[in-house]
Amino acid sequence: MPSTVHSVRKVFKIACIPGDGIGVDIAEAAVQVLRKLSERVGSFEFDFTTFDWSSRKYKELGYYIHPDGPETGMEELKKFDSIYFGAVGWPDVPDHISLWSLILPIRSSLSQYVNVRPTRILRGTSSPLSNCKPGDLDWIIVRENSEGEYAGHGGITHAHSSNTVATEVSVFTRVGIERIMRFAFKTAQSRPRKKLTMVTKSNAQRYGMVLWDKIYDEVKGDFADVETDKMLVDAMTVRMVLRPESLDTIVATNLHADILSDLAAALSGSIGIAPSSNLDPTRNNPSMFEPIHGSAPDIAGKGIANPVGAFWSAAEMVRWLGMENAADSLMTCLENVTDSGIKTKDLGGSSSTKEVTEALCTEIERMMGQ
Ligand SMILES: NC(=O)c1ccc[n+]([C@@H]2O[C@H](COP(=O)([O-])OP(=O)(O)OC[C@H]3O[C@@H](n4cnc5c(N)ncnc54)[C@H](O)[C@@H]3O)[C@@H](O)[C@H]2O)c1
Ligand SMILES: O=C(O)[C@H](O)[C@@H](O)C(=O)O
Ligand SMILES: [K+]
Ligand SMILES: [Mn+2]
Repeated sequence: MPSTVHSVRKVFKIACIPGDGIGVDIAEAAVQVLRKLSERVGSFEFDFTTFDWSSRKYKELGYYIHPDGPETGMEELKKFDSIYFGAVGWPDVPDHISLWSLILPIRSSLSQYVNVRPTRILRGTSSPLSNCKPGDLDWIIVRENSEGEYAGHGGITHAHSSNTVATEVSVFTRVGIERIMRFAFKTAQSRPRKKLTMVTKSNAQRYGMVLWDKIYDEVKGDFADVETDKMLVDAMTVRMVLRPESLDTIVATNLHADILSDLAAALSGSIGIAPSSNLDPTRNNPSMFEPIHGSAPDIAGKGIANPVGAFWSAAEMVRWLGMENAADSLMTCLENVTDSGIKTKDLGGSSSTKEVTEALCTEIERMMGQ
């Protein structure tokens, strides 16, 4: 009897939240590239569902996610394998409202307590540091993604008097610190240099930051093969600029790593290249992938946003979903494009978002011909 072989293509359900400003352009570009990648690899495909959770919608309807509050939308997101995010924030909505109505509820409700932010100098690009060669800067910043100044504790009283009081309470817990510390040690261990730098501000901040130091000392014992050191965050900015080659994996609090990762991206050429993975390492909830940059109102609508960070984030999503080889191929194609000089203005080129996207799709077809 003749037998028929059916090749089964695995289907991944992806929630796409473009958001605001250039978030819309780069999310569209990432979807185009992910479709092309899956078409050429052949063993998997993506089923995208787009959610218009944006500042435009908030202005129109009074909510970003759901009229009953963001929690209601989380049940919907839990049905997906992953979330791809653009950016949130627009000048006509106060930034603390947009962030706390969209991106932060997703990160916290879906237990995405790790934010991985790699950066390096891609082929065909250069660092603004004159003596920094490609390879001298190759870092992974592990950002704690649930606590610190982002815990949502604080308040304001006497708002309409000259005695207004506002607090922004940093919250640090043993559980929160230990889980991010272990994740960071494992990340460092998986890289060739096996090197971890832990960043705090435990000279001026006596409780939460000192607890970070204590737990770092405890966890270190379980990772004897990882070389470690620690830095105060102010001195860390100096080291990043003057001795980039001395760093590899970095772990820091939510706020410190937010700031350091923008610096890291700029030192690697542009904020437009850097990706981020908001991970729930338990895999009980979908993880979320987005470039580290925001909605860039100053360049939105001009067609010049750098989509490289969005493509790199897409590659990290593909990797998290288990397709390591496809993720590596996507990164190779991406660097072939930057190496050929097809780059946006922020990287010293003159190509548009669309031109970089088309070039990457063409390169995927060329490299991964079937
Ligand atoms: N996770 C997020 O969605 C996220 C992250 C950061 C900022 N934001 C929000 O974005 C808005 C703007 O914030 P901001 O101006 O501080 O930061 P931003 O990252 O949007 O922009 C900072 C600067 O970098 C440039 N830039 C950013 N991304 C670029 C890209 N892909 N290509 C070329 N240039 C790029 C911008 O033009 C701008 O000059 C605010 O509402 C802020 O709250 C959101
Ligand atoms: O987390 C934040 O502070 C903002 O969303 C943004 O600056 C980011 O880095 O994602
Ligand atoms: K973003
Ligand atoms: Mn940031």
